Amino acid sequence: MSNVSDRRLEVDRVSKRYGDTVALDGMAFDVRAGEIFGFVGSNGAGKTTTMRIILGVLAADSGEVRWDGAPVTLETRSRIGYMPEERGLYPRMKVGEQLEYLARLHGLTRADAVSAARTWSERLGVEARFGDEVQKLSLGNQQRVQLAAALVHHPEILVLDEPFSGLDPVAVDVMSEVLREKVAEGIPVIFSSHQLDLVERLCDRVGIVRAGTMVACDTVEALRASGGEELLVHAPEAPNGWADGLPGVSVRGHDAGRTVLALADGADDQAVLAAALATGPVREFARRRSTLTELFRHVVSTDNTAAGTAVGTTGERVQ
Ligand SMILES: Nc1ncnc2c1ncn2[C@@H]1O[C@H](COP(=O)(O)OP(=O)(O)OP(=O)(O)O)[C@@H](O)[C@H]1O
Repeated sequence: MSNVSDRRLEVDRVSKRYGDTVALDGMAFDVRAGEIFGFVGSNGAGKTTTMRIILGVLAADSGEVRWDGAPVTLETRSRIGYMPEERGLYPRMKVGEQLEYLARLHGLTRADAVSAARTWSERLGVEARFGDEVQKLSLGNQQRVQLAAALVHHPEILVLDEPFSGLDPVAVDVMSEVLREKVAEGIPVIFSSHQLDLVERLCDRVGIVRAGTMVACDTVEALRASGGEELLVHAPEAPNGWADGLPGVSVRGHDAGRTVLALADGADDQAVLAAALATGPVREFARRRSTLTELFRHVVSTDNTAAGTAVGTTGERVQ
């Protein structure tokens, strides 16, 4: 076994078909101990399928998942904390009983299970509902319990399928804090999300999936840098086409005096400013990098014809 901080979860060229649908096509990435990895992609891109294969609830057609250099086994899987997209709580069981039961199922003693169930319900703000049936809780509170269920057996790895969907901002903060804490303990955390602002804020690295394949995978900063630099120019009197022909500059959009320009490496922004000033006053002139959302839209819409269904659109849930 390697040093704890060197451990990694590796998804190595995993492929999976459902009949004629290619769900995963050589999916490959790794998540390191002590890092939060954001898994993003359009609806149907293959995130849930990948997570199910990591968990072993679904078998890959080819490829391998490894933890700390060795293929993931049933025993390893029992040490993963998993939050499935379809959620998996027993609606009629009480919150506390459910958490204790799940902890016992993972091998905790009765006393440890009771204590862990209490600790995590308090930590996630559902201790007041400890004696209530899960089905009587609001969806957001059920989701808090679901995260508690993923954590209650002291997992070594966390795999969370859309843990933030439908949560109020306070719950988002609580959950983010818990994930940061787990990562600080040296646990690798992978979660999928369509909330890209959250992913941008929380993740050490991000993987963008399209049609069952990883198409971009890096730190948020590096991904944004790869989108190049843009210039936003607000020159209210500038006519359409004012920036055409400026060297190294291409126009990405022009609306009501606001123009977004892409700059090639080494392009002279002062020449752009001079051209803008020649049209009249300039109210705003700013260089900026693409946001993760802009980059995402660009990456997932580059090729819509690849395998899989429902890929190539940014999906309504992308914010
Ligand atoms: N049980 C199944 N039977 C047939 N096709 C399936 C099944 N599960 C998933 N698929 C297909 O596999 C592909 C990948 O789906 P998956 O659920 O992994 O995507 P996802 O990225 O999690 O999407 P979303 O963001 O909508 O949750 C899609 O084309 C989907 O229609």
